[in-house]
Amino acid sequence: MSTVATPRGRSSQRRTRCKCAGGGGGDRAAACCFNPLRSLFRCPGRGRGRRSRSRSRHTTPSKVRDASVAGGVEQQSEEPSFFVYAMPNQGGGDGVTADHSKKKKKKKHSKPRLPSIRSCFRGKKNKERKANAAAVVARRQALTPAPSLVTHPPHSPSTPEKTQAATPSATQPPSPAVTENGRTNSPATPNRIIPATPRPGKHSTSSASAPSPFPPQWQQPKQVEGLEIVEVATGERLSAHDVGLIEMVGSSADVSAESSVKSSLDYANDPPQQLTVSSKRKPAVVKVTEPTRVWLNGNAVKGKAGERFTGPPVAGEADELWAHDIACSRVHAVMLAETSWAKRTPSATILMAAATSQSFLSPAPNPLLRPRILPFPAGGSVSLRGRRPAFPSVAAASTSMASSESEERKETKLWGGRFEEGVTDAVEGFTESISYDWQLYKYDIMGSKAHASMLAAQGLITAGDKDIILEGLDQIEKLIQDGKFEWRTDREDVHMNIEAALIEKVGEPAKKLHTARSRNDQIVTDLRLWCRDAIDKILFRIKQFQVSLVLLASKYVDLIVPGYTHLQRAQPVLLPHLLLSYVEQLERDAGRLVNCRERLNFCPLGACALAGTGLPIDRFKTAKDLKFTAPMKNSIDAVSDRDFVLEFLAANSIAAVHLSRIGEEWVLWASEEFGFLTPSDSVSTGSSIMPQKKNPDPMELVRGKSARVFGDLMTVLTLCKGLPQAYNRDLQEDKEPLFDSVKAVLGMLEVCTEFAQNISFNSKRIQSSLPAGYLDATTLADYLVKKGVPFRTSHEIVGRSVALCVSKNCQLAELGLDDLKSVHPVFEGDVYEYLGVENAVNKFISYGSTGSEQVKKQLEDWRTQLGISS
Ligand SMILES: N/C(=N\CCC[C@H](N)C(=O)O)N[C@@H](CC(=O)O)C(=O)O
Repeated sequence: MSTVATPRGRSSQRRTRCKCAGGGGGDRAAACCFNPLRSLFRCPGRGRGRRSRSRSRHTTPSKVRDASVAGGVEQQSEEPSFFVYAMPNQGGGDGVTADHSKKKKKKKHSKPRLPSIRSCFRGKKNKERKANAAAVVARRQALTPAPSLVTHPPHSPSTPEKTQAATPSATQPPSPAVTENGRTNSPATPNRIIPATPRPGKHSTSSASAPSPFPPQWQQPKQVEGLEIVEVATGERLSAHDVGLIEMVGSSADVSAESSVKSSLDYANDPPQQLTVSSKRKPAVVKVTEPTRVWLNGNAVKGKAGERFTGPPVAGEADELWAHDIACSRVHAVMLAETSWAKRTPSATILMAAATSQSFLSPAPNPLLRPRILPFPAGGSVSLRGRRPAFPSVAAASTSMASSESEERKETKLWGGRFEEGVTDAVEGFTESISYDWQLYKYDIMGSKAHASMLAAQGLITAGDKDIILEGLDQIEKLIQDGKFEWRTDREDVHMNIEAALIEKVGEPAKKLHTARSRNDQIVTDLRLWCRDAIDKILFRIKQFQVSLVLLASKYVDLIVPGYTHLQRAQPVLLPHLLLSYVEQLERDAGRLVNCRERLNFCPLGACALAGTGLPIDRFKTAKDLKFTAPMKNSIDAVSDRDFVLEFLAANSIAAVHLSRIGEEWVLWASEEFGFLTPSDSVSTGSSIMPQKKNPDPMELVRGKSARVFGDLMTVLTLCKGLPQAYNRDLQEDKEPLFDSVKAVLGMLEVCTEFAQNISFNSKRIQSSLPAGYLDATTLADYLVKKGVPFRTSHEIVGRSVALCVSKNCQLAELGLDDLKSVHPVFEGDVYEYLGVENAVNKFISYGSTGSEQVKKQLEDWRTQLGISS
């Protein structure tokens, strides 16, 4: 059965008024005036009469009303501007749309619809004439997979014969819907995070059981597979070409049109709650029967004059680039198919037709593009930051708990005694952290074990209870590692998930674990332990990169390269000297991390909420068991501060600066212009269009990822700056940037290492480039200084010598002694021992310089320090 839809979109999109004559004067005109597609499509406020007459073969507005009624929809008094249909993106469903397009094309468009779009633009100049020239039909690709959809609207103007009865069982949204905070709340979420469960109390928000307190237009719509917007007056749907044109126009010519398409996407991804769908694959349309309200530019536009609604913005999957990418490909394919060349060339036509075929238009969803499930990171590695949380996928197929099951379960929170009702789904989704802090599980369990042992040692729990707790925690850890643990968002975070699971598993003894402990000291203990390990991992990767650099340096001991300042040729340097300069920088990066690790390695556990406890705990024991240096001295400080996170992120940021600079240098050197290094294919990528290209993407991304590392630091700095002392929930936000930064830096180091292992320096090219730039000029100045000439004077003399070379188009070493003497008589025959890059390099003798002896020594030192055997 059909029900009323509540379209929604984004707020605060750009919206301008239609300049149609009807502008706000009548109901239809009002709808038009807030229709951002107005520049493309007929303004109902103006062209209605004519259109209705001229297209009377299509469903009339009254028929559409009938259709809605037939679908069980309570009718609004106003005619709809558009209908929105959802379409499947799999299999047969597409056939409907493809057929439809074909049919339409046959019937009405011997030529593609470009002329009608052109007429839309002409319509800007001549609205009266063009007001009834275009229909609004927007269709978007399915954004998430679903086994099947859907139904066709009863009395659909285009394909009424395909109408299907609604199947209530199929009314579930096909895929995870994303809420405003970016968390998925769909029951279909295919992972082990169990979504919000209905709770007792008046805020229970199960859509099935309790009506939303919001008026329909503000309710969170669910997700559908795709959509069509059908102009009611004509019943016309959009062909692929229409969509393309809308998008092209929207992106290049008409911002409002673009955003309207985006609004449509929002709608597609956050469809009305009461969509009617059937389990049949064909025909593939979901009817949305909110006839007078259309979400445009993030605003619900009511058909009724001037009545508008602005709902909260929605983060839908349509915001994800892959959906837009598919749409753009579709536009492009259609454009290709319609070129006159394609039409004249049978093979091209076939190719293009294939490109625009339904499988292309509605590709099977690629599971890799579904970011909600990420592989469970083995060994406690970190996951993506994000609005899209990294959920453990953990054997979802075998053990996943159906969300419907979980919805039936009602659990009192661990703090349930004080509360009469549960939080709303929105609050639960907004406040949970389990979607990312599950990564702390190993440390949380470690802390709990140390705590339980301490409680037992202090006689606060029995040895038997301790053993049961430890055994239970071991089992839970195993479950997590095996991907069999059920993470629940209604248990908020890693602490409560594990504690609640432990209580479920071992009963009463587990209820004693939280004695003399709070989540405030627990989380910061977990975090310090996590940081400690993360630092160790980064230190290891730094060392790997250093080793690679030293090995590279050892391979090119004698290779002289131009040294640059201001990116202008300056002086010759030995390549190993340059490579070892990176090694030195990395060593300081490591040093900062080591210092940070030392400073953070103090134990907050036992600080409890903020004030400590009146129970006789032994914080020294816990600290020792967890391999902390000592317990933190001040319990308020222990739970308050995240300076260790900041320090870590700052150290990461500085390391990222260094890595980014290496990235930049190697990207430059790999360019045709420099041609100094060649990355192997294994660390290069190609171009989708330019067959000859080989891009050093990994190093570009090393440079690029530094940006997010800096951003992570900035996030936590900003997070912490305004907090009053002791724990504040804001601090929960420290984790994602922390995880993100560590992940990025680890990745950067890994890729740099691999790049270093897979590049070769082009000695010939480098050597042939050396004569340019008078790299030996400064050495010549040193020669004159050795001859007793004051440096300023020698600088002047060499400057004139270079000018002479420029006039003669030669190198300094190519000047005859007479030439040099003509500049200054101080030059003698020994001057040639200083000229030329080899001579110049050999003259460097200062400590740490690029002189061969110095570099050899540096290299040896590093090999020893890094344990590289000869
Ligand atoms: N809610 C709370 N701490 C939550 C800490 C864990 C949180 N997921 C985080 O990551 O910071 N503090 C309570 C005490 C508690 O829940 O243990 C309070 O101070 O009132």
